[in-house]
Amino acid sequence: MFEKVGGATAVRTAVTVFYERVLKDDTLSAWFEGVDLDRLAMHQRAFITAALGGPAQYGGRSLRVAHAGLGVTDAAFDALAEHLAVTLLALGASLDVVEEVRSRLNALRGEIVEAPTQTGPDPQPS
Ligand code: HEM
Repeated sequence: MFEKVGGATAVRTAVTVFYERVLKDDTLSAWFEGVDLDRLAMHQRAFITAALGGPAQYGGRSLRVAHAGLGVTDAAFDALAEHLAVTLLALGASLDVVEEVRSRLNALRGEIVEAPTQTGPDPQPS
């Protein structure tokens, strides 16, 4: 997978482009506000690495523990995944590759998202 998108150089370019797109997205800034740029860059690398199924470079905390209490929504998860898909397509990745990335990320959704999108009315109105 890593090689399918063009290897290390292409992945580095993808991280840079993806990073700029995410920083400009007002719907995502709430989560990354106050996170310093080094940690943010690390986050983007971890995200892309997970998406490509590359070697996990982050040790320590599990994804579930790392995201506990952040209140990440499905919409935010989708927005991040969408930025990556657009970035990869812009860099010339094939649709097959982008689909594979989407399903790889989706497999991790349950560990990250803890505020599922509300559908319908409040189940217990006061
Ligand atoms: C598959 C998807 C994702 C992966 C692989 C991933 C990976 C990571 C990793 C490795 C950490 C650092 C853990 C640590 O420092 O011990 C982290 C923290 C964090 N993640 Fe994610 N993440 C994903 C999705 C998301 C999403 C969708 C959001 C929000 C929109 C998000 C927001 C954050 C924030 C705010 C932190 C804490 C940053 C800090 O203070 O250092 N993550 N994530």
